Amino acid sequence: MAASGEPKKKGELRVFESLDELATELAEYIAQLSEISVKERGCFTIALSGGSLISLMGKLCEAPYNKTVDWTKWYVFWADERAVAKNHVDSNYKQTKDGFLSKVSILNSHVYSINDNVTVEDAAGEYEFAIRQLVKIRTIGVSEINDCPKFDLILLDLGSDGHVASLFPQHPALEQKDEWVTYITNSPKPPPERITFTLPVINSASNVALVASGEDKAMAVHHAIADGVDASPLPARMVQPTDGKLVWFIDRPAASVLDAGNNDSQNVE
Ligand SMILES: O=C1O[C@H](COP(=O)(O)O)[C@@H](O)[C@H](O)[C@H]1O
Repeated sequence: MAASGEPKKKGELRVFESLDELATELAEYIAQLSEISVKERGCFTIALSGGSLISLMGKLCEAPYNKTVDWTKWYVFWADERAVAKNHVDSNYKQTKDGFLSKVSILNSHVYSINDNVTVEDAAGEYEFAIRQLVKIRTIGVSEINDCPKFDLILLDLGSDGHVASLFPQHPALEQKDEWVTYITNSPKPPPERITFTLPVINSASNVALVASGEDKAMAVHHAIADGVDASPLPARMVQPTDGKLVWFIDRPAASVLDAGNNDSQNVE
């Protein structure tokens, strides 16, 4: 994360005229990272979020990716999850299973969902433990900077209040530096109990993609990216990969406030 006073790394900004175009490019981006990781490390570790993101991943289930992606090498995690049963409409797992996992041939044993039968505190602890085991055997890479897990890709969906994963503006979970996975019981967005990756884990990933679509995200996109914005506590603005690459996938309505401020909406690395 950039210390205060240091210039903020904005990442690469990709703005699309339609949701369809965004979804097509997102699928291509994920497929390419998967290919590179499988070639270099023999597997691909991806952490997903909830929200509109999953429906945008639909293109990955279609040709050519359904045939060309080596799904057997995928290991799937969640950057956040709501503490509800796996068949509950609010479950990020359910959304992913219905919209993505049920349509591709990822091995069940490579899908790391969160335990919905224990308290949210225990679920967070168990999830961190599972990740630690996979880091030990290097299925998940490790950051040389802070020993955090180094996921090949963390996909985040921007909330209209600027939250990412279940890290909400001004919430103490944003300050959590010692744990990889934490829990909250007072989410401002229902349901209240959730578990979430902490910022050190998000910022240790090799690649982070932040996806924002729709006009209701326009102000949050502006506050997360634009220069001269006094919005340092905005979670999305705190996504600053230490050693990895950040790419924004934004549709035109979500970029509308940025556009109005004359930000270069192509690439603002
Ligand atoms: O609660 C959550 O919301 C967001 C974004 O949701 P959207 O419906 O506004 O697209 C998502 O980032 C997060 O993973 C999730 O748990």
